[in-house]
Order: sequence, then C-alpha cells, then structure tokens
Amino acid sequence: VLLQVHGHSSGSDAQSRASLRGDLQDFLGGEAPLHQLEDLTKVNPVTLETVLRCLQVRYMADIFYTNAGCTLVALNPFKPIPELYTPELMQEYHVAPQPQTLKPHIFTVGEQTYRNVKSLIEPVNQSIVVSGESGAGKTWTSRCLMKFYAVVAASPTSWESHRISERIEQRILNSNPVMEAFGKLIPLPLG
Ligand SMILES: Nc1ncnc2c1ncn2[C@@H]1O[C@H](COP(=O)(O)OP(=O)(O)OP(=O)(O)O)[C@@H](O)[C@H]1O
Repeated sequence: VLLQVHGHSSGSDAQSRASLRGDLQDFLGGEAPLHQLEDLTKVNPVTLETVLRCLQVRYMADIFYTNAGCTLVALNPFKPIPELYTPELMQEYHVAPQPQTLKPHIFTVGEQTYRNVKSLIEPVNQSIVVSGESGAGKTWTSRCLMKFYAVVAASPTSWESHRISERIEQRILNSNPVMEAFGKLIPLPLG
C-alpha cells in the first residue's frame, strides 16, 4: 500500500520521500497514531505499557480525555484549559445526534446519562462513578458534570429559567463538601 501511494505521487521526489517516511514511521508504530487512538482498548497489544504510553503521548499533545471501552479516563492537565469547558462546547455535545462519535470528553458521559434520564420511552435513573487517587480531578470532574447539566437543562429562550438553573447549579456546587465528606468516591445521582 505504501509503495502504491509513492508510485502515484505527483509532487517532488524529496517531498514524496518525506511523506513516505512519515507513513512508514506511523506504520511501524511511531507516536503519531498513538495519540490519535481515542480508545485504550484499541492499542495493540493491550498491555500496561502500551496503555500508559498512549495516555502519555495524548497528554503531551494536550489531549486529556480517552475512552477505555465504556469508561472514560480523564487526566488532570494541571493547568487551566478554558476552551475545553465552554458553554458552546457543552451545547455541541448536547445537540450531537451521537455524542459518543465526538472526541472523548466528560460531556459525552454527561449527555448520555442526561438522555437516559430524559428518555420519554423508558427513563432510567443514572449514577456516574468518578474515581481516582487524591488530586486526580474527581471534584473538578463532578463540578464539570454539574455545570454541564445546569447549562443543557436551561431553556435558551427564557431568562427566568436561566436564573433558576444558575441558582440550582450554585446549590448543587455548594453540596460538594457534604458529598466529599462521605468519601473519595463521588456518586452523582441523577433523575
Ligand atoms: N480538567 C482539569 N482542568 C484544570 N484543572 C484541573 C482539572 N482536573 C483537576 N484540576 C485541578 O487539579 C487539582 C486537583 O483536583 P481535584 O481537587 O478535583 O482532585 P480530587 O481527585 O477531588 O482530589 P481529593 O481526592 O484529594 O479531593 C485542583 O486544583 C483542580 O483545579
């Protein structure tokens, strides 16, 4: 396949050689494909080393969310990434026909559970388990989810409902210390 690509190239020899080298590097397991892998179950072979390597490469590329089958792995960026948590991005995940096809994000989890709760046919109560060692970002993640629900549940047209949702968001966020007092595992009951 690589040789065929090279054969059809109409660019300069140097250019096509560089592109072939890139393709070969990717093919032989360079770093480029690893950070594009959005699901840890797709690393080959699935070993502790390849999984950690994938997460490391993604972290270095400023990609902090990775799927692991139906679980989401969130890495603490240890720096503010405001563009990752804008209301616009929340809406994007909210209106997507299939949020799981978008980039891995905590908003995918939020939206899937929201849809399960709102499902008219068979609403199902939802729990999200946020676990990790101290400082991993459990509180941050839980707050993100609460903000997400506050934003997507608010009607965009009504100023009054926006005000109410802000009040609810603040109440939920204020309940965090109580929730945390029960342990490091923070369950988010919905519905
Ligand atoms: N996605 C993120 N973006 C920016 N900062 C983050 C993110 N995740 C975590 N942090 C920051 O990392 C620090 C630790 O996160 P957090 O308090 O959520 O950890 P924790 O798992 O709840 O810890 P503990 O179990 O000790 O309470 C916080 O200062 C938080 O702001």
